[in-house]
Amino acid sequence: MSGLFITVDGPGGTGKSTLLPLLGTALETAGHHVHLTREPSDGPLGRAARERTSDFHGLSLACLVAADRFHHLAEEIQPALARGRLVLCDRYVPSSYVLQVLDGVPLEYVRRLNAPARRPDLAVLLTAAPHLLDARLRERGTHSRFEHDGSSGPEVRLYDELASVLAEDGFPTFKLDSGEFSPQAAVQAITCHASALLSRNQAE
Ligand SMILES: Nc1ncnc2c1ncn2[C@@H]1O[C@H](COP(=O)(O)OP(=O)(O)OP(=O)(O)O)[C@@H](O)[C@H]1O
Ligand SMILES: Cc1cn([C@H]2C[C@H](O)[C@@H](COP(=O)(O)O)O2)c(=O)[nH]c1=O
Repeated sequence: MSGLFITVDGPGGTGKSTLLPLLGTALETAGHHVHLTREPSDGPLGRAARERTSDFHGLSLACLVAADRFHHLAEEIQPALARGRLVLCDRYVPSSYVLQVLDGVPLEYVRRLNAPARRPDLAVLLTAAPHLLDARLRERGTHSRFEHDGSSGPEVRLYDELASVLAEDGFPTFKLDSGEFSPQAAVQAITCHASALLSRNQAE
């Protein structure tokens, strides 16, 4: 028995933390046993990465986030998938392809570091216009130094440029503009896509 692994990435303020619980509930209603999680994880390495992003930079943050990812996969994600759970993860490898590159680490290094990480069955990529994200982050408050300069433009651009790299690296992606959907409509669109994917997987 193997579950389904769905990840959600996108620039700060695109609505990942807003959507994940709603998506989890919608998928539970559709009959899946959902396991919600996030990266950095809530384990010791993940807490260090999340709480001390100001202290760790460049290669050290890239390696800390990757170490947390491999531990998270081994201890939480793979066991849940083996129990047939649908694992929904807030941020995964695509976030490293963007944030670590913004932090000065070459993309090729980040790709090689993350090459052994299990590929998701579906990588949802949220986007939105930079001016909208900047306004959302001003209103909500920033979570990390990556959001402090008040300009989401470079992060949005890097995600946009990732499409071919993610395809080459084996990430089946589904892109959604959260500026054009309410959280409820976004959840509906992602649920529809995930259900179609699941039916295809079961038919194979
Ligand atoms: N689809 C949407 N439409 C309108 N507003 C939204 C939408 N999704 C999220 N928001 C609002 O945008 C703000 C940022 O959302 P949220 O914190 O979920 O983003 P995030 O992607 O998790 O950010 P971060 O990466 O910084 O943690 C929140 O105030 C939320 O209410
Ligand atoms: C998965 C991942 C995370 N990070 C860093 C970036 C932020 O400082 C936090 C995540 O906080 P948020 O509330 O989800 O925005 O972790 C990173 O640098 N690289 C990654 O791959």
